[in-house]
Amino acid sequence: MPTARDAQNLDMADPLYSRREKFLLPKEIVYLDGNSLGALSGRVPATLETVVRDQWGDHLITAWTEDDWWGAPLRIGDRIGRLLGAAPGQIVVGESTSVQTFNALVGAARLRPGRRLLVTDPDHFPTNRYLAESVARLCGLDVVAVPVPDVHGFLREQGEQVAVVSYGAVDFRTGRLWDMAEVTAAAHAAGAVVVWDLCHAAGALPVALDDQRVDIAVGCTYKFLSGGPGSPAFIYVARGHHDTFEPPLTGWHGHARPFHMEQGFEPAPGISRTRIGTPPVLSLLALEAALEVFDGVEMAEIRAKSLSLGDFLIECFDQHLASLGFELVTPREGALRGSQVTVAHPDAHALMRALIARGVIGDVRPPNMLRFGYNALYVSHADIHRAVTTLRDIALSGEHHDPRFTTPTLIT
Ligand SMILES: Cc1ncc(COP(=O)(O)O)c(C=O)c1O
Ligand SMILES: Nc1ccccc1C(=O)C[C@H](N)C(=O)O
Repeated sequence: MPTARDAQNLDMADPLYSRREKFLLPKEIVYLDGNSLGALSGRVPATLETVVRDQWGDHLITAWTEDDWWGAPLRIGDRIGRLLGAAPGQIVVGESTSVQTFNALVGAARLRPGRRLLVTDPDHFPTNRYLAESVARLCGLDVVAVPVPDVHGFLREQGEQVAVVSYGAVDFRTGRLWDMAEVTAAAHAAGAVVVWDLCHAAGALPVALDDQRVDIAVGCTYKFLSGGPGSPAFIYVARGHHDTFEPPLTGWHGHARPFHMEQGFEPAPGISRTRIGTPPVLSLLALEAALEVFDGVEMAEIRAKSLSLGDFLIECFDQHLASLGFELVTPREGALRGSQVTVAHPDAHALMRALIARGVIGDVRPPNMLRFGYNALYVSHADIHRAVTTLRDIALSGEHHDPRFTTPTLIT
């Protein structure tokens, strides 16, 4: 029976417990939406102040060299690479995940001319599905929607037609973690190129891009990496593809000699060819400051804590929510979970709004799912206990039926 006392004991034994102090979280809030927008790291406000006043304000245009703004996309890419099992020189940060996804999918398709299928997940995040359709039209491919569990069979039967295999490492709705190594190996056995979306994996769990021989990956930095609203996304292209990867968005920052201002596009050597245009420097440097919370921590430690939080959440669910019409959506087995637990309830939307009014922040996704994402760097077992018992109290009292919570909103 998980009690507040159990939560406290688990927190006392948690080696990452004090990392929470590195974040500027309101004391009274339980924050379980770091899988959508990560919390504010304490280093960010002062860094932004310096970047704005000293670098932009005083150094003006010379900051591109004096403060190495120019080098930031690769420098920060390397820093993220450490968390993703990528050796330096294979990641660029800039643009949105949607833009990076477009560049990745077209670039991947161009690596396999003559093949006509783009295989993706019918449950992939909407932007990934919409972009897959558009890329397919542009490149003369057909999109085939294949759920991850069926992809091996599909590739065995029709693999020789497949150019690109594109999946998310963690399902944004259910929190289900897929086996990246297995899917990547199956794609390679069929001769296809794999593109992973790491939005819900980067900073949440260990990823082994180089070891698993992933071809291309993209991901956002505003979730578990806590880079801030709209912080730029990253693209990874494995070194072995650098000479042949042809990005469709041939912006001047990706040119071999950007300041020569030449007529034709000649891609820069290495990962720099995936640079596009001027990145959002303030966001980029805020992200760099935010990443300091990962210094001195291994992703394995973060994973161990995240698994403990997930296990504890599921124990609390069994005790407090299972009998109240809630259903557990996320797999019970830790190895099959990202850093999120999703539960379903017909009144999901109103329940979440009532929960937020009580200081516990999660979110909802259609049709009926309440999502609880837990960043191991700042969420405690006590937070999990408070979230579940508060949700139980709301469901029992029926306070979520109040019109304040039942009227539709744009977004939770
Ligand atoms: C899997 C996945 N891909 C892409 C995105 C978003 O892309 P963008 O940052 O371009 O809005 C999200 C979340 O917003 C996501 O969960
Ligand atoms: N970028 C956002 C802007 C506004 C509100 C939510 C988002 C999210 O990131 C949603 C997230 N990708 C999800 O897994 O649903």
